[in-house]
Amino acid sequence: MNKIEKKNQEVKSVLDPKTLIKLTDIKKQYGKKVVLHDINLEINEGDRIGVIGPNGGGKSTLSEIIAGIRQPTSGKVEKRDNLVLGIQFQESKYPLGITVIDMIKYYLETFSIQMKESELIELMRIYQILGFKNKFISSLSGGQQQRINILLGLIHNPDLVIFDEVSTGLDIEVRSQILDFIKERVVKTNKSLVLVTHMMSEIEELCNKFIYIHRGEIREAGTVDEIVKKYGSVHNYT
Ligand SMILES: Nc1ncnc2c1ncn2[C@@H]1O[C@H](COP(=O)(O)OP(=O)(O)OP(=O)(O)O)[C@@H](O)[C@H]1O
Repeated sequence: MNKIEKKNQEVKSVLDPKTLIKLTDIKKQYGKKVVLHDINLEINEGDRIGVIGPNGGGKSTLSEIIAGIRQPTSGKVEKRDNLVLGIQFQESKYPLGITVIDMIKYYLETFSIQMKESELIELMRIYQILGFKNKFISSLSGGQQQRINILLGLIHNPDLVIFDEVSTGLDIEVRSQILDFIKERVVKTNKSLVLVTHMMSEIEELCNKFIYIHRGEIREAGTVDEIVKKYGSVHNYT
């Protein structure tokens, strides 16, 4: 073993087997503006963490750092090896000229998921995207693309799902079907979730933990049961 390999081995800490992602002393600056500081957070198997707090507090930046699509200015992000993520962000972009059905099939193939044609059709019906399965994703409306983002965030049964404002652009009926689908795929199977939301009802329906972020700091963290005990309902928090 050469000197560099030995040093890397010493630096690499061993994650607890139950831990999917661990953030240590995370700080994020955009230019001179510090938007996250002193963030320490562990996401363990079965944790479904609702991320709440006022606008501009740093929720999306934090979820992007967890997802690995944004780098912190300093601090350490450790991930379990071979962790499969499902990610939905408002600004998800797809290659120009790819159709809805081709994109879904690409995911199924990439993750070696066997799905019967009838199941696929039922899934597209639930997500109300069946009618435009042969259209280019880039030509669809924001709400239609949002439904595709969510579907693609869940279709490969990821270990950790990261959703940012999942309900935006969905009408009430589709929203409730999609929340049911998340319950089926994430809650019942004890997968992990990071859910950035302004809707306390989503925290109550989908999460077992929460963090409250204000001005780039985690000001409060705990279990959803604790909030309910303390405030009578999740809706009375904040
Ligand atoms: N790419 C960027 N470049 C510069 N500043 C940014 C960038 N992204 C976010 N910010 C700023 O960082 C701060 C935190 O933004 P962020 O979107 O993470 O907060 P948020 O809690 O998710 O807000 P919201 O609830 O409004 O979505 C805000 O002041 C925002 O203007």
